[in-house]
Amino acid sequence: MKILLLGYGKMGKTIEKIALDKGHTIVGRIDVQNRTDMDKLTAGDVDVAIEFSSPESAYTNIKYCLEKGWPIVCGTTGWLEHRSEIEALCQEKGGAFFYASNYSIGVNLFFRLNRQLAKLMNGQGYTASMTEIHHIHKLDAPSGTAITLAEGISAEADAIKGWKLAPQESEGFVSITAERQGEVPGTHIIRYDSHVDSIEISHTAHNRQGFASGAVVSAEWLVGKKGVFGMDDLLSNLD
Ligand SMILES: NC(=O)C1=CN([C@@H]2O[C@H](COP(=O)(O)OP(=O)(O)OC[C@H]3O[C@@H](n4cnc5c(N)ncnc54)[C@H](OP(=O)(O)O)[C@@H]3O)[C@@H](O)[C@H]2O)C=CC1
Ligand SMILES: O=C(O)C1=N[C@H](C(=O)O)C[C@H](O)C1
Repeated sequence: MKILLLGYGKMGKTIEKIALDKGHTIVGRIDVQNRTDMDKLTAGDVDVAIEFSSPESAYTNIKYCLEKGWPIVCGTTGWLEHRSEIEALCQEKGGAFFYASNYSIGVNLFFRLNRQLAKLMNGQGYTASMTEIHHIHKLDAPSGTAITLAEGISAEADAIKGWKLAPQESEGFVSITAERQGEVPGTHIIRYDSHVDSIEISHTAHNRQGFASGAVVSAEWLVGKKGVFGMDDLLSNLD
């Protein structure tokens, strides 16, 4: 598979290594300095683009790929106010777009555990809160994964309307505390508190391999398809 890497930072480099080990070819490594290199590539030069850049650049990058006719797997977080526009463009162009706030299989199992726990806790008198911990370079807060987890809780809990970033007032919402520490790859902790006890579940990434390998598998899966997809489509055999 001919892969274009859009964003060649911590994730782009980890993805490159996994993709090369699997026998794929990297046809471009795009960062801020060499964006115009993409203009030289034609539809046939790229089988799939994998986009892990920054919240400010993701929208333009995805649009660029859809207009070129390149299937695109995006992992960048913090740009989702444009999501419906991108999905409409993908349908209009007959393209292929895959998005996940987290590509790790472990986190996607954790998403399911989170929803099951939220269903069990519904109406039991507990307050739900979350802490996400990431490296100090992270640009967005809360993390995309924390937002997906909070959306999972709201979908199952009658009294929860969404999320608020701490220390905002959070009555009726999941309060998310975003901590930035050293080089932490990504930790998410969900907690339910009552006046008698607490229940906690957590996911801790030890490195970026799980995110990167999930992105490469998603790219392999996307090639040849048309439409808007996410991890539930890829992992539907887990149901
Ligand atoms: N969905 C998931 O599973 C995961 C998502 N992420 C998300 O992926 C994104 C990237 O993370 P990470 O690799 O750690 O970040 P880095 O900061 O290490 O890398 C970002 C890269 O994007 C490049 N970039 C910035 N702007 C542009 C642009 N306009 N066009 C092309 N490239 C650009 C940067 O270039 P330069 O170096 O020149 O500034 C850099 O190479 C973040 O949003 C993060 O939250 C991270 C891990 C997992
Ligand atoms: O920026 C990161 O590093 C990560 N970002 C994603 C997010 O915002 O959820 C996924 C992972 O937690 C690492």
